[in-house]
Amino acid sequence: MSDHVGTGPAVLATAGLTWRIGNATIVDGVSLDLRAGEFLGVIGPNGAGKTSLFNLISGLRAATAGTVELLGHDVTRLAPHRRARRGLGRTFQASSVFGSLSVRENARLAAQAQHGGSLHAWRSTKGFRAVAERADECLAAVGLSGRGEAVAGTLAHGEKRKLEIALLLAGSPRVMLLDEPMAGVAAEDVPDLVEVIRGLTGHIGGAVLMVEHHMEVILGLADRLAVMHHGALLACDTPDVVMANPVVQEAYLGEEL
Ligand SMILES: Nc1ncnc2c1ncn2[C@@H]1O[C@H](COP(=O)(O)OP(=O)(O)OP(=O)(O)O)[C@@H](O)[C@H]1O
Repeated sequence: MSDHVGTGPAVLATAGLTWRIGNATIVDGVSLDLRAGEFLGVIGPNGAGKTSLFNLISGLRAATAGTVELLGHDVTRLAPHRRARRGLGRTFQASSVFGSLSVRENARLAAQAQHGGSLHAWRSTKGFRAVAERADECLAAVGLSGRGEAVAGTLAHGEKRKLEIALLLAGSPRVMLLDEPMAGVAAEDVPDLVEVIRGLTGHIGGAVLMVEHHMEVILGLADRLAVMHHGALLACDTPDVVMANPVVQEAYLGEEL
C-alpha cells in the first residue's frame, strides 16, 4: 500500500449495501470505505455479485437497503448521471466508444459533454480551445496522444480500453469503477494497459475500484482486495492477508493458490 493511502476522508463509502430480487439476495450488506489514492480490487467467483455491486454504486440499480456516499455526500437515491456529475466514473463491458469517429473526435465529444453537453462550447474560440485541450489531456493520460487520427472502431481491444478510460477522465471523476478491463485484451497488450490503470488513482486524485478475473493483474495493482461470495463481502484487506485467509481460499481461490 502506498504511503498516502488510508489518510483523509473517504471518497467512497458504502454501508450495508444490499440488493434483493424476490427471494434472492444478490448483494448482501456490503460496507466499504475508500480514500484518495487507493486502488481496490474486487474479486470473487462468477455470480458472486461484483457487477451488481458496481450497479448499486453507480446507481444503475436501486439499493434495497444501505447507503452510498460519494465525497461525503449521500448519493443513494441519485440517478446514475447525477452520480457521474458528482465524480463517479464507470466503464462498461459494452464499449461506449463511437467506432466511426476518430480517437480525438471521441475525446472531444466527451470533453464537450462536460461543458453542458451542447454545441455551445464550440461557438467561441476560447470554448473550443478548452474542449480541445481537455480532450488532448485525457488522451495523453492514457498514452493515446499519437493515435488521435485513428478511427476508433479499428483500435485493438487494449487501445479501445484506454480510449474508454480517457472518455471517463473527461468527466473529472474522483472515483472510477472498472469492470473487467482486461477482458478480450491480447496478452501482449496487457502490461501497457496495466500501467495506464496504475496511474489513474494519482491522475484523478481519487480511488479506483476494479473487478478483474485476471489474478496476476489485480494482485499487481490492488492496495486492498475485496472478496465477494454469495453477494457478501468475505474479506477486505491487503492482497497478502487476503490470499493467506483460509476462508477465502476455501470459498474462492482454490487449493492451487
Ligand atoms: N436482474 C437480475 N435479476 C435476477 N438475478 C440477477 C440479476 N442480475 C444479476 N442477477 C444474479 O445475481 C448474481 C450475481 O450476478 P453478478 O453479475 O453481479 O455477478 P458477478 O460476480 O459480476 O459475476 P461474473 O464474474 O460472472 O461477472 C448472479 O447469480 C446473477 O444471475
